[in-house]
Order: sequence, then structure tokens, then C-alpha cells
Amino acid sequence: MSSNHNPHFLSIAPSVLSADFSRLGEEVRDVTEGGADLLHLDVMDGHFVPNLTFGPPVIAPLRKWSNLPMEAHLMVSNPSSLVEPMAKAGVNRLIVHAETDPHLHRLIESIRGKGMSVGIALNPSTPLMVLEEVLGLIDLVLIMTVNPGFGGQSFIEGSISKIRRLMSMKERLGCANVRIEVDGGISTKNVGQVVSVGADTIVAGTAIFSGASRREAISALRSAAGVMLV
Ligand SMILES: O=C(CO)[C@@H](O)[C@H](O)COP(=O)(O)O
Repeated sequence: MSSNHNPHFLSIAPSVLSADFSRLGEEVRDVTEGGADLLHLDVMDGHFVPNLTFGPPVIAPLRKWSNLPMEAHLMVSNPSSLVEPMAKAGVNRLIVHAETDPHLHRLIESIRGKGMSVGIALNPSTPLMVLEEVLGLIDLVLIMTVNPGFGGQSFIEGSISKIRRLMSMKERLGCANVRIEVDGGISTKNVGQVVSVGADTIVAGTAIFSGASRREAISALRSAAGVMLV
């Protein structure tokens, strides 16, 4: 492993936002067969972010195409209303934005209560401080490395320092088991750097779905990260 302070193995999560929605089942099957570790499902409500995507009725049938864990990244203004529907749709990890609910503790408990693991996402402008009281209660922090809403944007360079500072925070609070996921503008050019400072879960849309082979794109990301996968 290239990072000497990261206890986790690398996970690659294709973001289906960049897939061909007219053949979503096949796309999900292809990334599954191509070596992905989990599926990243971007749920947008046209309110918290300007874009609009899909919800539980589209997610539930994806189980027919893949046995990978599914994580839903809720970019919605009212995440609590989706906790139960997402659990029923078969979502394994629910990621909510810290900016969307003043009662984050209650939201975390309600996600756990439905048997899902919990991720908290932070926009680029949101300070890590908001995690101080909840880091010990969650499984993953999603550092947005672009402003959420669209695929194909450029990686925000300041994210590197944010990931480093999150690693220190994890150490200070005794939360080594919390995973660090990065999302937005990740490619073979920068994946090595984000992994070297502490990221262990990589979301990639354009880098995986824009070329001809899903398998080659996933394997290129893995090699560029320089990390062995179990
Ligand atoms: O959540 C989002 C965007 O809001 C991401 O999941 C993007 O879909 C990642 O796409 P690329 O930047 O990798 O194209």
C-alpha cells in the first residue's frame, strides 16, 4: 500500500451518473464484471443541487444486475424522507450531506436503525469541524472534490489538504476505521495522490464510463493508485 498510515484497502466505486441511463442495467453488470468493488448511486433532487437524477424505483431493480454493495449518495434537501425507501430499495450504505440536516445525529441513528451503514458527505466549502461530534458514529466520510451536481468537473486541488487534515482528525479522535471516500474529477492522473494522503474509497464517473472498456478503466485506476486489493 503506498500510504503508510491508511489501514484500509482500496475500493473503487463507479458513479453511474456518467453511465448510459438508457441501458443502466447493462452498465451496472459491466462494471461489476469489470472489477468494481461497489456501486455509487447519485441521487439528486433538483433542489439541493441543480441536477435531477433518480430514486428508489430505479435503484431497486439494479440488484438484478449486480451483487455488489450499493451506496446511495443523497444530494437532496430532505434526506430523512429517503432513509426507509432507500433501505427497502436494497441500499447498503447511505451517504447524506452534513449541509442538509441540522439534526445529523438523529439522521445517523435513523440510517443505522434501518440496517444501513452511514456516510457523511461534505461539500468543498464545508469545514471538517462539522464531523467533530459524529465521526465516531459513522463508517465513512465522503470528501466532495468538486461541487456536487454534475459529472465531468475538474478536481479541486485544495481537497488534498482536506484529506490530510481528515486523517489527522481520525487519529486524534481514535476513529481509524472510518473510511475516506473522494468524489469528483478523479482520474488516473490524480488517484495516486489522493490515495497517498489517505483516501481509500474512490468514486469515478467519467474516468470509468467515458471509454470503451469498463474493465480497463477500473484496472487503470487501480494501477495508478498503486494499491493492492484483496
Ligand atoms: O456526485 C457526483 C457529482 O455530484 C459525482 O459522483 C460525479 O458523478 C463524479 O463524476 P466524475 O467527476 O468522476 O465524472
